[in-house]
Amino acid sequence: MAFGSFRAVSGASLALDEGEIIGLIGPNGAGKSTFFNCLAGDMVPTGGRIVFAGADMTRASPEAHARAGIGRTFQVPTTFEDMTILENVMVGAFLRHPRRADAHEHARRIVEMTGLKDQAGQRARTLGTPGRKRLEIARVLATGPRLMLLDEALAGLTPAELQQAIALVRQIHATGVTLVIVEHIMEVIMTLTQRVLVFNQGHVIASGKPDAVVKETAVIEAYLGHGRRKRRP
Ligand SMILES: Nc1ncnc2c1ncn2[C@@H]1O[C@H](COP(=O)(O)OP(=O)(O)OP(=O)(O)O)[C@@H](O)[C@H]1O
Repeated sequence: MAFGSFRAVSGASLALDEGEIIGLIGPNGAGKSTFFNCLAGDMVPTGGRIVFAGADMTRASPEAHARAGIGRTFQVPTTFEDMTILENVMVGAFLRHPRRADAHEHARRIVEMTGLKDQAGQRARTLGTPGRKRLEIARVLATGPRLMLLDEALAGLTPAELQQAIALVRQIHATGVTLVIVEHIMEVIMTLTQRVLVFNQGHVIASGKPDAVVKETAVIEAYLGHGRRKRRP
């Protein structure tokens, strides 16, 4: 993916198996979001191909991606502030449940599964960060995705909230959903993913099982080591 003469992502390749959980990691500006946006249909790549379940999705619209079963969350949750939590989730549910009563029932089940039942009747504007993150996940889940793309969906949570969110992602995966996760929180990557791709300056510099990848010198130098130095007082 090039922006003018600047190549934000170059030569990155990922073959994703059904049922996998893949992590995309790397320093700020490495190209993770750009790669992710191409997978989600929010950017049309300037080169390469994206194929999902046998269909070429390279130039397909975000709507076509949702219909095909690819759902994404946004780093900054984009909720309908004056609608209730249940209504927000119904927006996603309408994709596969055109009748209002069916969409309502489906959304109710998703709201319960995602731990938002007690707030279902409240307006989205009343939610704090953890609730917003959950609602973002719930609304995508309501579209019935086969593949969910999570863009820092677990950032900004307290340790206890993070554990609950990890449990929710596990629960979603257990229902048969394949996941691609962009995340800076290494605990999320190490506990949830089966395979990671490490981006640096637009290139994939390492890929493989998380516990092996984090030991690679190139990954430590480009990403993990840098983070450790930054965290030192
Ligand atoms: N629309 C755009 N136009 C021009 N350059 C862009 C555009 N979007 C991203 N870039 C550039 O592409 C590079 C990769 O950005 P990207 O957002 O994909 O990185 P990232 O790894 O997701 O970083 P972060 O962890 O901060 O989200 C950066 O240098 C960024 O400035």
